[in-house]
Amino acid sequence: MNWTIDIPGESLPDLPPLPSELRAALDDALSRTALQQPSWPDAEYTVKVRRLLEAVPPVTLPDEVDRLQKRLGAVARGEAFLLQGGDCAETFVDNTEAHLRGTIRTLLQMAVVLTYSTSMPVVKLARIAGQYAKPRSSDTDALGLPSYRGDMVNALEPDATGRVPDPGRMLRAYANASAAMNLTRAITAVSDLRHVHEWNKDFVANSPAGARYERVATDIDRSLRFMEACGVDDQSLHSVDMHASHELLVLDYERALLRLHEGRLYNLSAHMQWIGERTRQIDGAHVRFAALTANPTGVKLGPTSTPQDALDLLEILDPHKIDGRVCLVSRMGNDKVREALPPIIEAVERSGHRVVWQCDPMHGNTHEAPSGYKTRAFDRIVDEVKGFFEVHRRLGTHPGGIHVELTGEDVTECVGGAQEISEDQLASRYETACDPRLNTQQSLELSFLAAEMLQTS
Ligand SMILES: O=C[C@H](O)[C@H](O)COP(=O)(O)O
Ligand SMILES: C=C(OP(=O)(O)O)C(=O)O
Repeated sequence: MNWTIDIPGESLPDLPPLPSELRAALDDALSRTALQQPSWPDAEYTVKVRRLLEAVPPVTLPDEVDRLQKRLGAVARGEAFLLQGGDCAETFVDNTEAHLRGTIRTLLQMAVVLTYSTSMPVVKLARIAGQYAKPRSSDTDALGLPSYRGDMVNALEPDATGRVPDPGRMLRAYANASAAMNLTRAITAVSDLRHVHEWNKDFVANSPAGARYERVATDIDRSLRFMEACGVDDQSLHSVDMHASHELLVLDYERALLRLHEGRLYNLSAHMQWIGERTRQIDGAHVRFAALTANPTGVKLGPTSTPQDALDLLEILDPHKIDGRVCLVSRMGNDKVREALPPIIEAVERSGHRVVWQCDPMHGNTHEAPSGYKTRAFDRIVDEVKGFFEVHRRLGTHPGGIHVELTGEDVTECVGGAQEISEDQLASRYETACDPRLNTQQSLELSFLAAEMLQTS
């Protein structure tokens, strides 16, 4: 499908210029090497798309970004826990009420379990409303076609024409992101803690491993009834805040959603942005771009990351040492996290930067099944989280949160878990546009297991 629409040059408004210092810094950031960018075929049209997006209402608001920043500060100080999750790659076709509700509901269910087990506020951050671009290991796929780079860039269908990057897709990505954010706000404004807990009770009743989690569920039940009996009827029991995040990747999209507010530059395509393992070069465009924004920023750290990498990144991204401004997201693999993470934590702690330490147990644990499907083993995912908690317990630091690729649908993409999904079953509901996600049951199981680990640590 061709997403190109006519954008007459004269319809584009003149926007207020950025203050000259900021303009120069942004120009400098954007002039640097940016890896993983689409080769848009039509530069002139790409500029028109950008200019159109520069004038649209933002997806998020500066006050919301600031609120999230404060909450992440609490996580960095060990006073809260961060739960981040959602699709590996959102798609236009799945931008439906049912799909979004599924993701939100799963995150809320996980959050209840984690709130109870940590006795801390859980900051809820979805990979939603903009996770439309993917970095790839190779420029071509198994068929020799240009790789799929997310719906913001090209088509998932293996077709040579559809795989040509289309800048018009950035407009559709914006429209979908805005609609998704709108629905997320509406759903979470009326999300009642008791309903969320009822869903968890259903999970415990129906999961093959339910008996194991019954105690935590019963304890939560008792706490809720106690609060009710005491007449606690706080607004926070009847609505929640869900923030939106995605990978800061396609710079033509991200720069078009920058907005100046009270002298600060905000990336209002999301509340929180993260820089991926493949684009976190210290002198690269992504790091320098993120440094100019007021948004909290995550950076993925793979198994070969060094303490010096982390320190260099923090010097650029967190020069004023703001609590929780940066989330360092380790994604090292269950077999490496116990050795590779401690020296990084020690160096960062010595530096005086207070970061959010987050574990992404997905990206270091991917393998290919004999059938050719990319998959991840539930046990390895759990083990990486366990290793992450162990390391922090040993060092006396706060394991700030987890970052998980998940869906609220009953897919078969990761193997194992209480449902014992086997490699032979992957084909039955393998629906991800890129990497394998935990399904609802596996996600809840992970939160109950993490709860157990946190209670014994
Ligand atoms: O989600 C992360 C990356 O985009 C993904 O792991 C890349 O997958 P690939 O190695 O198949 O390109
Ligand atoms: C691309 C991602 O991760 P990483 O950069 O860690 O590979 C991701 O989280 O979607």
